[in-house]
Amino acid sequence: MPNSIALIAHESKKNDIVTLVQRYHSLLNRYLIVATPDTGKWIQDATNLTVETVVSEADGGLLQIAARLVSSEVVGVIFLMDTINVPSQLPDVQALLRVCNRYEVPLATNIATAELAIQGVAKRRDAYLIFNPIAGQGNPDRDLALIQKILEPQMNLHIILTQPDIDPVEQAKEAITAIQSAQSEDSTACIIASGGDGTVSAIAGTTLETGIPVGIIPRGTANAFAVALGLPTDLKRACETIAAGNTRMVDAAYCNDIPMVLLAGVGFEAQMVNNASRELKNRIGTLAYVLSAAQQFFAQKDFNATVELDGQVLEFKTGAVTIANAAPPSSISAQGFGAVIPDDGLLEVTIPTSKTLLQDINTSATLLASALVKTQFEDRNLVCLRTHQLKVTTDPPQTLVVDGEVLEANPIEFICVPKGLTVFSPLLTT
Ligand SMILES: Nc1ncnc2c1ncn2[C@@H]1O[C@H](COP(=O)(O)OP(=O)(O)OP(=O)(O)O)[C@@H](O)[C@H]1O
Repeated sequence: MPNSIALIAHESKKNDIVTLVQRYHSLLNRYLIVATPDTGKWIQDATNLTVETVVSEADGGLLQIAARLVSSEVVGVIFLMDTINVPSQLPDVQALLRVCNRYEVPLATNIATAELAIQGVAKRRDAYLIFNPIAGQGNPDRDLALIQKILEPQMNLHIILTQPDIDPVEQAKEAITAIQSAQSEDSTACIIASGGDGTVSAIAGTTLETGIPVGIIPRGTANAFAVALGLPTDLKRACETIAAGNTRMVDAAYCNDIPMVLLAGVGFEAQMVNNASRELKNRIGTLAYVLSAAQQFFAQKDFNATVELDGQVLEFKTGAVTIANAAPPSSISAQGFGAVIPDDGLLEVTIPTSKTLLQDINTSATLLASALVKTQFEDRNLVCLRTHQLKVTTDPPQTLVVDGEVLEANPIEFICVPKGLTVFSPLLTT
């Protein structure tokens, strides 16, 4: 639903509203104009702006506008009032003014304040919120209402709902095109991703190397991206972080030309993600991944992995190769170094090479301990590497998971893009 601005003018103020609309035509063109019929006709006769009319003021048009305001469709009201000839105490007028005040929507009642209000709107950040209505276990309507309540006073929020049959990457690309084509007018525009890790990482990955800041409002099961970057996972705090406007640059990577913001797993991790069904995640949340990992621990078969990096060719027999750009502590298989640093320009590679079940259990315990105390523990059955770029070939070919998406590819090439992403983040304390 597009953001709307309501324009209303009493009879003696019609020329004024037309002059105003002509002066700020390019800005108002970004909004749906809602107007009472006469004002709407004057605007349409003088400009090519899209105007949606409500019923006349006498028939309750102001109340219709007030109702749109309550449902957050209207982001500003310009009501040029003739206070000499028209009584301003009419109940409809009072109702509209009251609703504007109640919902803190900018309201201008004369040309001077209208100019200020429009200039204020022009300075506000354009934000494209891509919102997955089915993500997580919360109430999406309540979540969206809270997001709007916190962000709309600060930004021009364009809400885009994800669809089951549309890739959020395509929705993010459209938002990027809109931002880039308006860049000269508004270089502060941003994209906000709200959903589970599937939605969030697809959208963040699409912003890679664009310089467009991305806000994360996590509403999924594990919320790995937010946890990995130390971003708030609480809805209100996540919104407040975006509203505060502080940004931070972090690394991302390409995996065979596909953007990767978190991590890729070959073998164990891929099967674990595959096993955690939507139904199980809905029923037990994060525990679905724990159960799935336990199941895969016994089912995983070793394979040959050839890793090429820095001019060396390394051969391993393993059940898992994990290549991480950023990872929360709960991604145990990425924790060879005890933590994955998201802004060091390097990818962390973890390869367990245990030969027996007992060694496997030991190595898993090492990884768990490393994750818990964020420190690397010695384990001769664990290979840990840091590199900017690598190529992995598996025999037999293994399933691959990149940021939660299960793929087939062999060989797989990874390259880190240092500071390729700009994310809204709380101020880091050192
Ligand atoms: N409007 C929609 N209706 C139904 N399904 C949708 C809609 N929008 C997106 N989806 C589906 O949502 C899934 C992506 O969900 P996302 O990763 O955001 O959340 P999640 O699965 O709840 O997260 P997590 O993996 O953390 O549990 C995709 O399968 C996509 O097809």
